[in-house]
Amino acid sequence: MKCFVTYPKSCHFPIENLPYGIFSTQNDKIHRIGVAIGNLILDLKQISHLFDGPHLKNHQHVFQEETLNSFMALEPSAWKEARAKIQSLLSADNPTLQDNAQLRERALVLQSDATMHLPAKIGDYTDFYSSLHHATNVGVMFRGKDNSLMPNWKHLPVGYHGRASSVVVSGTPITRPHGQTVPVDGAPPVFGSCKLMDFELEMAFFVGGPPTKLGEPIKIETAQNHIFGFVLMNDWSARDIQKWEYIPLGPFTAKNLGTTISPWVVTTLALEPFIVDNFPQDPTPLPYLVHKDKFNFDIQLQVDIIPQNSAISTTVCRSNYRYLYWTAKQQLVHHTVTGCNMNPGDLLASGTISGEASDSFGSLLELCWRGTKPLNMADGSQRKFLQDGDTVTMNAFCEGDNFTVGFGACAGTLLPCKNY
Ligand SMILES: O=C(O)/C=C/C(=O)CC(=O)CC(=O)O
Ligand SMILES: [Ca+2]
Ligand SMILES: [Mg+2]
Repeated sequence: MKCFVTYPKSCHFPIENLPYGIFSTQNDKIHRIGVAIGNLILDLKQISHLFDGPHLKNHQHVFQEETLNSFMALEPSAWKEARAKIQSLLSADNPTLQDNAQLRERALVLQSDATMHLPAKIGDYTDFYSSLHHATNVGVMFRGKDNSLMPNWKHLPVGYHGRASSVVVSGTPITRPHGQTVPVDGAPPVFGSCKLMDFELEMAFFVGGPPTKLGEPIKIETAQNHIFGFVLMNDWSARDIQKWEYIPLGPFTAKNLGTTISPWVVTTLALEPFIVDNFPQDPTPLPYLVHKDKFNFDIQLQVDIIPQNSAISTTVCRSNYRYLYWTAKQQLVHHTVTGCNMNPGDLLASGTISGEASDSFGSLLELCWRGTKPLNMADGSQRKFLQDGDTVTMNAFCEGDNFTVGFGACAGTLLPCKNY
């Protein structure tokens, strides 16, 4: 597939990727839908009239909106048609856009001139807990070796309902929170700034397709029709607050101080070349969760930290999406098994993605084993948890034979506590 926009082989946004995002520019502050190609953005609002295929010709308005929700709400046949049309318009043998200087001028924007926004209005956000290695590590640290993995864990994808209002786009600063903690085991709680701020390396998917009805579960056979695409996510976590508050109902204020996602939604269609075997499941889950087809992806993940006033970044974690025990389809099916309805734009996160190796752990809690094994940073400093001014940047990419499919960064800087 040859594109008329040129880019190096290492580019994360080749014609095989085509992720969707919402952007604005200095000259045009209105939010609009774009597709990343090379170092450019194709503005779909400028070319909405060109979506003339059977599944889109009556829905061209979805490309003129300020979020992706309406486009996500269409059927997968429409997503497929849109991808084919954009691929065709960008290909080197199609003159429509390439040879129309005026249209090209209007429709292609430099990524460096754009501000990215949240891709969708997120109605509801859920966070799972689907990495066996992460759940085991956290369990050992919080509850001891004998109670590390709860008896339900291998029978259903454990999760909690998060807080959609606090999901922000990459680049948004995060403020160290205040809360209740128990610095001395058994002593009464104190109020103050969080001392144990952490990141969590996650991916999340946006729900697509028409809204489902309350009382009508999504079945495993059709679950894929509701999975529009994926982003990277940092589920910033206040560990000392979490440890005190989470019993018995799970994470609450420790997880709603800001959750960062990457701006580009990489579609499930673009991830197809990177499908790998599902994680082996023993025992076999109940039939409503079983699917034989592969729905796991080889997505390389990396976390870097840059301290304040330092130019030196340290890679603290290398992991992979494929380490997840539960698939996105199983997560979605279990979420709706009791009849919970889903809306396009809902966000379902994987949970922290840790592998088996100690440098693949997806949080500082695990990497520094609760502060007992500090990390040496490239600038000479050490970390047990995050320090004020630290910038945490997550990256993700899939490596094909001749191209790379990247996600764009998920980054945020931790600001000091404000006066309460
Ligand atoms: O109570 C525990 O074992 C830990 C819970 C979490 O940290 C919740 C969470 O965010 C899950 C995850 O990211 O995997
Ligand atoms: Ca999490
Ligand atoms: Mg909500």
